[in-house]
Amino acid sequence: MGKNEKTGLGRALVKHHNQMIQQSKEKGRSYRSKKVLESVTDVSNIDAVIEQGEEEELLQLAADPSSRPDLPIRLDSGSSSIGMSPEKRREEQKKEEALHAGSLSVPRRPPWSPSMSVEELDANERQAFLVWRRSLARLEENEKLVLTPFEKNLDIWRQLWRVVERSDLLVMVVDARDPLFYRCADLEAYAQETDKYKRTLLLVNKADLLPVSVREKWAKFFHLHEILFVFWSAKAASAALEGKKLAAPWKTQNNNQEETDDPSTKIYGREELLVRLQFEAEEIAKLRRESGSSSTGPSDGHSAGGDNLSKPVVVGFVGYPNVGKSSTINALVGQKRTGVTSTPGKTKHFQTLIISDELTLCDCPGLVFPSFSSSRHGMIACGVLPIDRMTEHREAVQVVANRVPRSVIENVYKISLPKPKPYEPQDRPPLASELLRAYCASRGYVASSGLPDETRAARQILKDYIDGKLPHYEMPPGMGDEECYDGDAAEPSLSEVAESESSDIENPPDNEDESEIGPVFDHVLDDLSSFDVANGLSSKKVTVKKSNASHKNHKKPQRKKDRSWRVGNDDGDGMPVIRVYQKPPSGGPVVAG
Ligand SMILES: Nc1nc2c(ncn2[C@@H]2O[C@H](COP(=O)(O)OP(=O)(O)OP(=O)(O)O)[C@@H](O)[C@H]2O)c(=O)[nH]1
Repeated sequence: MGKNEKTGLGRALVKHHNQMIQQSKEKGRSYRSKKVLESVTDVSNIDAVIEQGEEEELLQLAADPSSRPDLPIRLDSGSSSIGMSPEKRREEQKKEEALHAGSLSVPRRPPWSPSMSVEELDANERQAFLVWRRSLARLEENEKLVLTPFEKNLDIWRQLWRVVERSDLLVMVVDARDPLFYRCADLEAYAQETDKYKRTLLLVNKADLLPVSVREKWAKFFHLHEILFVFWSAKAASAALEGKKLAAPWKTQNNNQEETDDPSTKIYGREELLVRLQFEAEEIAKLRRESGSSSTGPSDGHSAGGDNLSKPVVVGFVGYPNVGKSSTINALVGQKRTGVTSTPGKTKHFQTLIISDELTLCDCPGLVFPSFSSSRHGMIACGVLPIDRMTEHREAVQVVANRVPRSVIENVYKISLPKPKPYEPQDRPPLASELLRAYCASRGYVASSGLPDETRAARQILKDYIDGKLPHYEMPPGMGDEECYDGDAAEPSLSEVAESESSDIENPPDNEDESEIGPVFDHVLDDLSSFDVANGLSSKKVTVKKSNASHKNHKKPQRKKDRSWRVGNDDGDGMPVIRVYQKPPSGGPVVAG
């Protein structure tokens, strides 16, 4: 290789390097200049540094310039925990979480008044937001802690601020399977800071995925901690609107759990929820009126509509992406919808929905709150991080294997998992590798290398876990895991698995099509018998074809969000408003008993 060639290569590398820097700068700048609202969650520290450079002038405005930290770039995460057992690491993590729990705040909107100029308001908000990001960046640098990929786009938080300010009642939608993970206690505190009468109601959605006995325990916990809550299932309510009922996944032959009428544990119907929301919001507005407080002006940072008798009460909906806010709003609006999507962050601006002269709903974009998580794999499993970002599929599947009992996995997938070796603890959870291989074997999933296609299997298993086909749930703190899956209640019957694999919605009796249920198991059994585990290849070509059909069965129906109802006129603040025509109340049970 000649000297010139070397120089040419060197130049090319330098040029490439400079181009990359230029692109990074442009990318960094785009956070500021972008007008389209985009959720920014998984921003690396490098991005943060670039962004920080852009915001340098604002940082100078900070009250205490000496407090400005530089954001270190941490490329090697968790190095000090190398060699630590997982239990020890978790223990250390818990200690650290307890120590820093108070630092997990949502950003506050700085005080403002209508007399402020737009520029002044914007600068104040940016500055406060940077201070907030800085404090969380410090937490992120603590390698013992794992933080959720919390929302980093100020404009999304601005949407939340406005929803909090204008709502009388704030509804925090959470996933019933792990309500405390999705609950943001600091948001409740913030709501009360804006107005001491404001309350937050925990809407425990996807309650159809919890057995009654588990709901009872959570109800006890919520009562004990004075948390206002309601069990709800947007899916069941939507099904009821269409004259269908949702198959109860926990009903078994031996444990025929009937739906309960107990107001604490029952799953509310659509009409009941609307009535309850209006009642709670009116109570708040009444209290505020009685106290003579007219403190709803913008200078106080809130402008809830319930003070004036002629104004409807406002109920705001907030929550993590994918907890079912859109499904809930669709069900409450009562319009026929085509479906919803599991892609997070699609709702860009908050929407105002006028339900009646007395009740207005306000739907905020879903956003990830700052919180502690056990691991990034755990966040993939609970749907906070998209499955597409999964690089270490075994680790993510291990989360599923740890949380869903062995017998439930075997029953749902109709597979046999290898038993623990005699010298191993007999109650150990299955290893991800064991689960993945057994799943691949049963479905005929083979990669081009001829080895089991674990990546494909992992995606399907995680999707089933998130969608509730692999049943799981957390118990309230202080209740042992052994109580989680108490016998029959935890094991869906064969027919229920078939139902859940084909559809969760039961058609009305006259539409029942039982022939859809049978083939699901036929092909699984076929796959089991025809997959040659030793060779890692399907012994019958037809099996692979069948397993593809099985994959199709696992696919959800199209879930494009129907946001047509969201387009409407303007409420004077640039936000779309829609007037909703209520459907007549739906009768019948919400969830099959
Ligand atoms: N089993 C069950 N699934 C539900 C329920 N509500 C919503 N889902 C499912 O949860 C997923 C997310 O629902 P969405 O309504 O799109 O969630 P979202 O909170 O609006 O999401 P963003 O728009 O990203 O904020 C979808 O796959 C829904 O079918 C429910 O009550 N029960």
